[in-house]
Amino acid sequence: MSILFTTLMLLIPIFLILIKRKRSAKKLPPGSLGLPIIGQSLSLLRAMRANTAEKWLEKRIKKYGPISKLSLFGNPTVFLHGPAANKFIFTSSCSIITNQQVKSIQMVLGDRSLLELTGDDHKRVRNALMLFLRPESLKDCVGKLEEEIRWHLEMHWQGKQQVTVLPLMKTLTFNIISSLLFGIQRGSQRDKLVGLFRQMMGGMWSVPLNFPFTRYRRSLQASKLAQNMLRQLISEKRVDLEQKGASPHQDLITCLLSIRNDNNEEMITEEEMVHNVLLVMTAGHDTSSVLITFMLQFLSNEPAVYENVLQEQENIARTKGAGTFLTWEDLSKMKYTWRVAMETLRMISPIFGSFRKALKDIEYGGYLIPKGWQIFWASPMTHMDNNIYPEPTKFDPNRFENQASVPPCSFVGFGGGPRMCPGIEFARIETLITIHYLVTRFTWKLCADSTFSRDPMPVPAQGLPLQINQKNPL
Ligand code: HEM
Repeated sequence: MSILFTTLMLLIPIFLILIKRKRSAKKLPPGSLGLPIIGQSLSLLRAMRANTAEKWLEKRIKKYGPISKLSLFGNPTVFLHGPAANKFIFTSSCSIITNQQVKSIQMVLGDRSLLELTGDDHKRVRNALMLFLRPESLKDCVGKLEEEIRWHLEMHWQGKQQVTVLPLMKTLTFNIISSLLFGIQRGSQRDKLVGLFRQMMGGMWSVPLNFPFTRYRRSLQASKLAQNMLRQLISEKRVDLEQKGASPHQDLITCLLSIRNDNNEEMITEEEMVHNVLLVMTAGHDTSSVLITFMLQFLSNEPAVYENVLQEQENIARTKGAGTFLTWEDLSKMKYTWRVAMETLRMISPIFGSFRKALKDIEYGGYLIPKGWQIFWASPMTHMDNNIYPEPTKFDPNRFENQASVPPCSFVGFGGGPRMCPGIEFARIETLITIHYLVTRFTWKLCADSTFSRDPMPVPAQGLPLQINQKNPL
């Protein structure tokens, strides 16, 4: 026994040396990790604010090629570029690559949101959300969504000479999500939740210093209060469902509460409901508001594109009687307008990129991505690739006329694979209806230049102020 033990003790170091040798035989990607902790984070954030992040990445790719190492937000990172790399990141098994969230964001959004879940748990919660976010379910929401948009225009656009688009679109998309997904109608409860959300999101991306009076501390406090409100709302909806015969399809929360296992127990825990409501609010309202805002900017700068959109929307408006709502069929006719949205997302993606984490040593493209390192993908580099999109700086919605001609993993505005955005259809509906009303009811002129910065979402100069005029009804 003791001989066996001694032999084992002698062999272990030899094994460790062999494993280390094997690992170092694979090269780390080129590039530098920069200064400890800081790495290249400040330089990238600065470039994002100055809207030169694409150039920043381009310089890297020219210097090191499509695979390089750097250090971002305190973690050693491998940056991968190109459709093949996107496919590798989006479709690799979750036992090799997992989602990687910054800890400070996890503290705000909770540890049971989709961003934190992996494997079967991710599939279970995502499938539950998709039950409500799939087109078949959303079809019934078109009228309710349109009502929110009409009310918003009456309150904030009609009778005005100038508006600032980005903050207004944030209010609109927040109200749409509150009403459609969470059944929170206009009133003091919604206003309170809006306030908490603004506070929560205002500090979510700030320096994570959890001290009194910091933005991050206020964000955490707001998240806690919002979570309490949501728990109360979930209890009320549970009673509505169990005792008052509410429909499971009423909103996302009733839908989640209605999913039961064989023992008639809820399949989504209350923690998962609360954390995913926070995530959907955050992921859903900022992104869509940015898309609609930049669509208006492109429509101002591209008169031919504007004419095509106007014609498509007026043709639909002419078939409607005064006061009648748009239908699902009307939305399916807005093909050109959706191409404009896709081209807007290609040129100014709300999500610049995101992170994953290597769960094992991975060999990719001849290099080693060590276990525990971050993997970073960025959409603008793919979207501005001359080989995929000729004349990439030209705004041309017709690129998306034949979707099948876009090579796989070359349009990544909504990500890809099992973590692809589950809110695409929701975003499509709210964008199309909002643009329908804006182009058929108003004309506008830009009051600022067309520059933007990233924070980390794109923000147009001065929030995109427009001088507006109301049109006569068709
Ligand atoms: C123009 C609008 C939108 C854009 C551009 C967008 C973009 C994205 C992207 C790129 C991802 C993947 C991130 C990654 O792979 O790391 C994502 C994920 C996600 N999006 Fe969206 N999104 C939009 C609207 C929405 C809406 C309206 C909702 C909700 C109703 C939503 C909910 C989510 C959720 C929950 C995830 C996480 C999915 C998962 O991890 O499985 N998004 N989105």
